Amino acid sequence: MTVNHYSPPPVTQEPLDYADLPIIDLSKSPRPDDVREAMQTHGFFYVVGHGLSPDENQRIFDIADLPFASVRDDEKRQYEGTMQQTGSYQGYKLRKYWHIDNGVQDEVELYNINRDITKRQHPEAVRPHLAEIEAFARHNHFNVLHPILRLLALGLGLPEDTLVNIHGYSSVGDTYVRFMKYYRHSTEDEEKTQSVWLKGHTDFGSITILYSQPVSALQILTPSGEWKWIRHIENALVINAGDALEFLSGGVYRATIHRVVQPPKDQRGRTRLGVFYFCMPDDNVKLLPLVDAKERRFVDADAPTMEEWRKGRTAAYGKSQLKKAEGEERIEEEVINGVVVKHYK
Ligand SMILES: O=C(O)CCC(=O)C(=O)O
Ligand SMILES: [Fe+2]
Repeated sequence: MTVNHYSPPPVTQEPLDYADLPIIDLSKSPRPDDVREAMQTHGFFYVVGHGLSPDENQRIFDIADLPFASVRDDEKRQYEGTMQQTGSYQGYKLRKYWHIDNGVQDEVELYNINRDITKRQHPEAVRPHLAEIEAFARHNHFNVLHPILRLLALGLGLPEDTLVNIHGYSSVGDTYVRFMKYYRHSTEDEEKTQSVWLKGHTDFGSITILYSQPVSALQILTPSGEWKWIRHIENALVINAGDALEFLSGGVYRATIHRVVQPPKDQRGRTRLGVFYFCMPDDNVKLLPLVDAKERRFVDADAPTMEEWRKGRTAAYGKSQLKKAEGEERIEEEVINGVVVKHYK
């Protein structure tokens, strides 16, 4: 089936301060120690050798643009998610839903699709492509997520399938495909937010698989407290740990703080299209440390299940009243299920 081709702008020529991240080649039997080291030192790494061809990669970006470019606003509203009421992240999140800073709302649209594509109805333009989207989810689950989880479990000294066993494809849980499109902000809003489009945050789940794309905007907070840009690598994946993996690994693997800012000058004014697979343990998993905890964010008796954590985080994200952290100029906080969650300016 033909789909309009989505053409992103070329990569930026500006000399950005890039993070120097390791590259893990899944086709070359990576060593668990290297993956642990990558996760511990940087919290982010690239994956290549994942088995999706450059053509298949381009095809999924073309499909990813459909929910935004080929669906009218009134139809989008029919398929809007109910994040605040139900804590569920399926369907659209339309623009100006999250508060960023100083009264400025976001300019990003999301369309989230559970890996079980039959869970919800989808807009007309997406329907002919559901089988391909499901195949894409399966590819991510079995050829990317599971191999990485095996390496991460071995890296903790646990049996290889410990994490795989709590990330079932058919279990009850919320692992999903996300398509995401950013639009430009007005000059006035850029000033009010100091050009931050999405504040520094951690993801809720275990790992996030992000398909590298050419518009620079993603930054990670390094251990020394500096923001560094993520460099685009054609057909690579950018992997990071989220809260659930931090909890399960007793803080060995850290949920890394990242944010999205206005792209560099030569890419400004262009839209930015993203493709992701957001992974989380099965809903019923208690997020207790599987190894001796380095650091604890809660006592065992208070550990949330994945379902409780994702619902609490999803309902609050971009909607809750954040409080300035004491003595920390650029950190704001909220409490979710009794656990302090930080957001960074
Ligand atoms: O758009 C990006 O590059 C990152 C988005 C992100 O951090 C998120 O959706 O959680
Ligand atoms: Fe994120």
